[in-house]
Amino acid sequence: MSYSRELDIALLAVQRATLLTKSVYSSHSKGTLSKSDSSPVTIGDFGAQALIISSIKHAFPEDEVVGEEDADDLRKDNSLRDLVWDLVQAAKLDDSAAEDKLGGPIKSADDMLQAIDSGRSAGGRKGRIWALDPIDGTKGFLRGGQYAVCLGLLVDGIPTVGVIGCPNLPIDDQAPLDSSVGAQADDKEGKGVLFGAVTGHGATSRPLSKGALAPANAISMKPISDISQATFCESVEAGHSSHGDNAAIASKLGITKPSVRMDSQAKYGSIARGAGDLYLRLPVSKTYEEKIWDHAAGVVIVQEAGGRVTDAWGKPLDFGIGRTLKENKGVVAAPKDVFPTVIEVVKEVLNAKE
Ligand SMILES: Nc1ncnc2c1ncn2[C@@H]1O[C@H](COP(=O)(O)OS(=O)(=O)O)[C@@H](OP(=O)(O)O)[C@H]1O
Ligand SMILES: [Mg+2]
Ligand SMILES: [Mg+2]
Ligand SMILES: [Mg+2]
Repeated sequence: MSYSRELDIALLAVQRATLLTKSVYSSHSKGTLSKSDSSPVTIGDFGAQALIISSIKHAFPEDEVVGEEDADDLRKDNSLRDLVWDLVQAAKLDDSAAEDKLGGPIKSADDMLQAIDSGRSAGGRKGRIWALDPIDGTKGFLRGGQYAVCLGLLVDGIPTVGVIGCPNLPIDDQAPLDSSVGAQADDKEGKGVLFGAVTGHGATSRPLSKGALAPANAISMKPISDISQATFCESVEAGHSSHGDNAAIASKLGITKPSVRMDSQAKYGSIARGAGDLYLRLPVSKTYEEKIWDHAAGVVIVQEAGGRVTDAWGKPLDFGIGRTLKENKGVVAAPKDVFPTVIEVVKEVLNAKE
């Protein structure tokens, strides 16, 4: 199956949600709350989740959604709910055919809360389940770094469609990648890219637009003849991925270039278009379970661009067990031909710690 309608709806839904996140990104008040795991959530996360779930439920009413957020905090605080509702009403694509495909505006604040809460699926191995991260890299979003709006479709537990909107990444797939891309990121002229992929049908990038989709460019990972020349990407927050282990792996591979630190699944998009080469996410904690919405879209895009993605022990990521990747630890993504070399070194570094 080509999943062309799913891809089209996912691209438009993510693009519409980025209109909302961009308005919050440029505003001083982001309505930040701290969740029970002490991670941040903003009015941008809630609003983007509402818009995307309402689009999916309009186009594919039978599908389930595993979304990162829920509406509990908004149901307890009417003024916060009203802030999100104002944002949601304002986020419209300036193309009526595109808006129609997404079911047009959400009708009421209650419908908005219901949409957000429709992301409570437990996940699983049967049927069609969308994995949604309305703002990935919320810490980057607050700090002024990279962030991404991410939507993946799992079919019987297999990531099949992936879309990532990165308002702060350069449009140009060939733009040089260094730490300046990850730090102090903005969405000025020349920024804003929308990645998309369907298993078996390749990966693309296109400029984010305010209306109909812009034309797509095919993307692929860069062939690497000498692994020591590779550029690797990692998280900004040392609490999300072990900078020390990542550095030990790079050094064993002979890599001398500094890592590119950036928040969010912008890392998957950046390596898929050949701006960077490797994504290393070595576990920091023995108990943390990676969330399916942090990886589903990125995995499809990297695989379709010629890459392989597994956990840090080389095990396939299992998206069919529930809301988390509880049978996996860490993530490694690399072009297919160098993947075996990279994963051997990752295992050496992990084994030395056991
Ligand atoms: N302890 C720990 N280990 C690994 N991952 C964690 C951890 N805690 C949080 N998270 C998740 O990290 C998501 C952001 O990942 P990033 O790679 O963007 O990290 S960073 O922002 O660059 O630091 C972030 O996604 P968002 O909440 O959507 O921002 C979290 O789901
Ligand atoms: Mg996330
Ligand atoms: Mg998030
Ligand atoms: Mg979060």
